[in-house]
Amino acid sequence: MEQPAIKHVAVIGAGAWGTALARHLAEKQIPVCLWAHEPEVVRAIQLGRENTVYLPDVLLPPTLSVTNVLADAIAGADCLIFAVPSHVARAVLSRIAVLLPQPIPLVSATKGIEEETLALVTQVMQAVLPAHMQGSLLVLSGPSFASEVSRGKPTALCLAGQDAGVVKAIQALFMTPNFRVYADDDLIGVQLGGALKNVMALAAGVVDGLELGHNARAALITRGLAEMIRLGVAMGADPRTFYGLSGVGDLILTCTGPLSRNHSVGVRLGKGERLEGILASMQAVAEGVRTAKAALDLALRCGVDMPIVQEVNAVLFADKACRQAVGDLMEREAKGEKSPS
Ligand SMILES: NC(=O)c1ccc[n+]([C@@H]2O[C@H](COP(=O)([O-])OP(=O)(O)OC[C@H]3O[C@@H](n4cnc5c(N)ncnc54)[C@H](O)[C@@H]3O)[C@@H](O)[C@H]2O)c1
Ligand SMILES: O=P(O)(O)OC[C@H](O)CO
Repeated sequence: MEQPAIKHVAVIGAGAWGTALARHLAEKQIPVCLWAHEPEVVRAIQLGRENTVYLPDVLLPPTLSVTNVLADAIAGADCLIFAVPSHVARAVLSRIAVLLPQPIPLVSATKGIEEETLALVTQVMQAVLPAHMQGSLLVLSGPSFASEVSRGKPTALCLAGQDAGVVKAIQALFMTPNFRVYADDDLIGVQLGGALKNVMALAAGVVDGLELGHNARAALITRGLAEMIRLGVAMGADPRTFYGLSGVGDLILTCTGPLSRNHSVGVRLGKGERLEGILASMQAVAEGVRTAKAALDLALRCGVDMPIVQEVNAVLFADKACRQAVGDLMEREAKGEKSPS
């Protein structure tokens, strides 16, 4: 289906990522209204053109307006970018559902799995907004630190959706010489990649916090990818998706980049801090903590072996010592590299 050009965008969620995406579109002279949950974020942007809470030191252009009234953010929008953390996705979508007069493209930029239902964000969207056809639901994912995107550093992402015309229109909406978007149609694979890489980033952080070296980190990333593909295939994803930007691309970035919140939580765990203390010290969200539980439940549901995910859960929620978790992974019975467990 051919989709008319997008003229006005609502970005829902003014954390680091929502703000960076809103800024990116506003710099392209596309009118954008950003919805922020916190009134202090609205005030900071209105007074100083800066989201001092979640994306400091980035100037926001006048084409970007901000509000904490959802109805005002959505009014007149012909596309909605959804960038709130997964644990509040359903609540925010339920408020949006009563405000949207007709279906428009909904692009999820959230990376996570709903803990209670194990649903991916587009599945939550379908449940909460049943009038929205599958073709109007899209996912933008891949290696993208908000702080780099908001400084115009070159970034490549993938955009998944099941209506090629809608995907093409949203791809064109985002593309700039420094922001390259590849089209895809694997909603499940792209979302699983973006969610599960956060769990692997926690594990990679633990490896770095324990100073176990580059070999260990490379092994973790590679075996983490094998787990992601196993679960993805069991859930109907195309295994090739995991070799793309939303899989390997984001795994490399998040497992090696010091800018990753998930990786830095893992480093602090590896150095002996307790999870509660780490989370209490952060305003930003490390999605991998909640996703670790959801991923383990999905693995059990699908009958898939995910030993790294299992050990991350033991460290996060059962007080298992990081060194013991690494030892238990290393001492599993001998296996073939392509074996299904
Ligand atoms: N930060 C990045 O570089 C980046 C890049 C790609 C994807 N993401 C994903 O984007 C999503 C949002 O992350 P972020 O980094 O923008 O957030 P953040 O950690 O910078 O900020 C937290 C966000 O949660 C919101 N929030 C907290 N409680 C809320 C509530 N009750 N209702 C509504 N909103 C509430 C805050 O307003 C804020 O927008 C996550 O799924 C993340 O994995 C982040
Ligand atoms: O800082 P993190 O760990 O939430 O990662 C941010 C993005 O998902 C990287 O692509």
